[in-house]
Amino acid sequence: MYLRELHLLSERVGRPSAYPFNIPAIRGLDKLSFRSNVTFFTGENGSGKSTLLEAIAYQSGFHTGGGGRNNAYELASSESHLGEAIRLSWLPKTSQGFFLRAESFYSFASHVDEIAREDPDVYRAYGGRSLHERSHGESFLALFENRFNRPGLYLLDEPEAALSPARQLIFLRHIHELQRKSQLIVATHSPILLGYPHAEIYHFHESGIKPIRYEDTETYQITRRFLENRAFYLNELLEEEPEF
Ligand SMILES: Nc1ncnc2c1ncn2[C@@H]1O[C@H](COP(=O)(O)OP(=O)(O)OP(=O)(O)O)[C@@H](O)[C@H]1O
Repeated sequence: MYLRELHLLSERVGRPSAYPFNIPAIRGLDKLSFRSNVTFFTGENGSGKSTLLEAIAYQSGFHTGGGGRNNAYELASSESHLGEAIRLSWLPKTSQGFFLRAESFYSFASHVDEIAREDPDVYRAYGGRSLHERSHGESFLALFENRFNRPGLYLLDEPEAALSPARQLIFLRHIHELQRKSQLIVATHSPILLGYPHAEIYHFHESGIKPIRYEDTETYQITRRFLENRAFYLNELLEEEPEF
């Protein structure tokens, strides 16, 4: 493990009515402890998971558009107001790792192509050819298999977005290997990824950011209920008059 704790510095908090301090889960944040090599952030859309992950990336010295410390490419490295307002406690400190944002993966792949024009050897780290020449899921796994092997801190924002359920299971195996020498913090909606057994799950909620058991997450409960009784669910959802 590397990152042990995150503190919100109250003296650096900006306007409470403006982003990002107006997000309920962030407003209720004092400190967050990392006790496991794998930590998941889960919670409703818009609950603040990406915002906090980006703030951690910013404070860790990673490119906030995605990538590692040395990926100073053209995608706007957004300023992070929350990043300026948190302090990270490390033991030991690492500057190695990667920040993976699903929405900036395309730009990252183009960046790799650009460097490879000068030095084709660069492709070796990504499975031997351009990430653009593979499907979204294939290129994502190529990145993971070839580049995510050094000890460090890996911040992943919805990595399941590109992956079929079968590939998510393969991805679990990669997480398991990587966590032996690294730390991962993963924002996810995937009931498969959340099921990784050695992880701590934090739930982002109106009342703050709290640990939660896998079986108590909405992701698990809704998926389970839907699969167990699809007809009932669909009937409720599609047949009943909407309440306005
Ligand atoms: N740059 C921004 N400026 C203003 N508001 C923003 C900005 N980025 C995000 N928000 C808002 O902040 C809230 C939290 O967004 P965030 O992306 O952190 O949520 P999330 O939990 O990662 O959601 P999802 O599960 O949909 O990815 C949302 O209400 C969003 O609309």
